[in-house]
Amino acid sequence: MRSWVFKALCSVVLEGTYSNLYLKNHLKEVPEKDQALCTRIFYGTIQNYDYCQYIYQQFTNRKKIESKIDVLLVMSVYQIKFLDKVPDYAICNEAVNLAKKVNSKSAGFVNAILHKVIQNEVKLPEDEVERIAIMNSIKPWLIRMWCSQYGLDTAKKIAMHSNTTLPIVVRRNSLLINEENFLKDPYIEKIKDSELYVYIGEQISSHPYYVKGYMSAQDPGSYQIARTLDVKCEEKVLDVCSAPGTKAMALAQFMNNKGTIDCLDIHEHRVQLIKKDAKRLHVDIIHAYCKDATKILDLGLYDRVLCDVPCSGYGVLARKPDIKLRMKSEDMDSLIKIQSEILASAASHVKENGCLVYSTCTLNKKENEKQIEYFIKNHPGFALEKEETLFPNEYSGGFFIAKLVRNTH
Ligand SMILES: C[S@@+](CC[C@H](N)C(=O)[O-])C[C@H]1O[C@@H](n2cnc3c(N)ncnc32)[C@H](O)[C@@H]1O
Repeated sequence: MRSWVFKALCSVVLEGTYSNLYLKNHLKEVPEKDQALCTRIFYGTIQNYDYCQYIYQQFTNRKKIESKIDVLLVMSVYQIKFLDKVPDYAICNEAVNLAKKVNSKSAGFVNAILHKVIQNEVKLPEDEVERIAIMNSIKPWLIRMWCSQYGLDTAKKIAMHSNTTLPIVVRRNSLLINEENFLKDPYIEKIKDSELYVYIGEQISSHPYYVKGYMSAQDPGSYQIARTLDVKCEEKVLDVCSAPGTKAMALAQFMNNKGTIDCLDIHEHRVQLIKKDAKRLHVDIIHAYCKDATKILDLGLYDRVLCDVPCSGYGVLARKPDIKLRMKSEDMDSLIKIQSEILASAASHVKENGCLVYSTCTLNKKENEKQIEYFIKNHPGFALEKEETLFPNEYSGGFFIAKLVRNTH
């Protein structure tokens, strides 16, 4: 079982495979009784990578550690520090056996380091920012950015949230099932004061409700973005960065499957995801096309346009822990130009009195408030109706929504 997790982590950490895709394609190789523990070690290690690496590095002066041995040590430290049920000596023995397969010379090193990890306390950095960063496995430059934009307390809360395990929140397909029947399933629980539910079963994609198109996973923040568009039946809607189509499918439900939703995405394989999901949910009003949203010239005007741009994703680290592994300070603002081009292009397709929603799943004012400030300065025909940063909570990641209305053409 641990050799499966080790291989899975090497694939994600060293080869850049997406963790959710790896799990979807390979978890079935593990006996069903071990799947929950494997998933926990797999995601837990990714979420806490920097912290576990920092711990074992306190006990070695070696500058260069073979990359697979690093993954093995991090995965073992995670289990020692975060799992109660597995005895430390068993974790150590398994790690030594796996190390022998990588490189027989490293087995003694792995054994010695893990014993020191078991026997010694962790020394955390004195500096508060460095400490928050290490404890939550987030790069210090991101904590510093959050501190300067949102203040220390909020930065700390966002960082801590990134290490939580969020429930699988689902949207009911109101086109196919009413609430009374939906709630008959023992794995579905209603979230109080919300239109959404929590799914408490195993792999959602194999649940009959999912297969029949009765439910889809959707973060409450993402759902709120779709709600903000305030679509009506028979309207014409454009979603310029649409794949995999989560928000577009919610819009189709709100429109009672009446009207038109044109969905664009730059990647053909992702356009196929939109088409496939529309079919699963029995939605007919979605038309998906492969198009670059910065160059949409041949489309007419729409009642409502959604511009859910590609972003740094710093709001959704709990659901997408891979971002933590790969984030680089030089990438932080790399999408700002394309976001602003997509927004300008999307805006030209909003009819008079029509509505434009700009959204991200990140917490970075340069991709959020600053983009809207810049847009309004250059597009006096649009007025800002509302703007909101959704900070992460027990059900949701962090998102940003701005709703604009076109006054003149
Ligand atoms: C945040 S995701 C969209 C999520 C989607 N709205 C949903 O709710 O499922 C951003 C999407 O923008 C797409 N994208 C990136 N650059 C684009 C461009 N120039 N034109 C159109 N789509 C683009 C990406 O392929 C990605 O699918």
